[in-house]
Amino acid sequence: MASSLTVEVRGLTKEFGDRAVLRELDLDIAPGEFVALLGRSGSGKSTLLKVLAGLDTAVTGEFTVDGQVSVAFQQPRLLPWRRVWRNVVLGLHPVVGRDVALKALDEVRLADHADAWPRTLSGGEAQRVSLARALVREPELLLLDEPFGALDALTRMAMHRLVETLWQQHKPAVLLVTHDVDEALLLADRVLVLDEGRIASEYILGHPRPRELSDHIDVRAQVLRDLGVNERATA
Ligand SMILES: Nc1ncnc2c1ncn2[C@@H]1O[C@H](COP(=O)(O)OP(=O)(O)OP(=O)(O)O)[C@@H](O)[C@H]1O
Repeated sequence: MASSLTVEVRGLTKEFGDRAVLRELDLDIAPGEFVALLGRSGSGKSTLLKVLAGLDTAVTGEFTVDGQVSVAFQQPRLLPWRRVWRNVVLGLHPVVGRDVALKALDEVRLADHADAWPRTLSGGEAQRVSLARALVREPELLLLDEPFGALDALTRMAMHRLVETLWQQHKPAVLLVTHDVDEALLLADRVLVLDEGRIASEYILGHPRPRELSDHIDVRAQVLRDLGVNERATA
């Protein structure tokens, strides 16, 4: 498959035993595009991310990912016995050193924590280190698996602004898995809903930023319906 897309998936099927979690799924992501993936619990969002990250290869169908891929998970997964800056450049070529780590930490406003141990960081700080570690690889594709799910609401709002800024500076394609419809509507160019193993619906929000949730109130209601949420009942 030769194309100018960063992600091109055709007919992707993933089975666990006799159960197909992804069924003939198709997905395109353009360079620099910010895509959010919503879906009910167990719908296969994390499974799709793992496949795209190359962490699960037992699939059928075709997919290509053009370029370097970085992943950030809900838990920051820092090595506790390495200082923060060493976590940022972990696994990179040995000549990539402290300067590179400091630059990335500066971008997530944590340069002053470079020599700290991971256990001394707050949840939001640890997640910012995880973002720095993802970005230092200069990925063409950034896979984010509920990276803000464990954070409190205020920290999450700060992280949204940070991710938006970093994305505008680096312009990787992003696939963000989230349970938070508002987060998807605030950040993404395109919102996808995964259901029955496929992309069941798609909403194009376009590029204008900064976003106001009130601009997308109709899409919000429709996405909640797609997810089987009765807004009135939960209000
Ligand atoms: N290694 C595995 N072995 C067997 N079944 C699995 C495995 N990993 C995931 N599953 C199943 O695949 C389905 C999809 O899981 P996945 O984690 O991708 O869902 P999700 O949409 O990310 O869910 P959530 O929103 O709750 O995180 C679930 O039913 C899960 O139980």
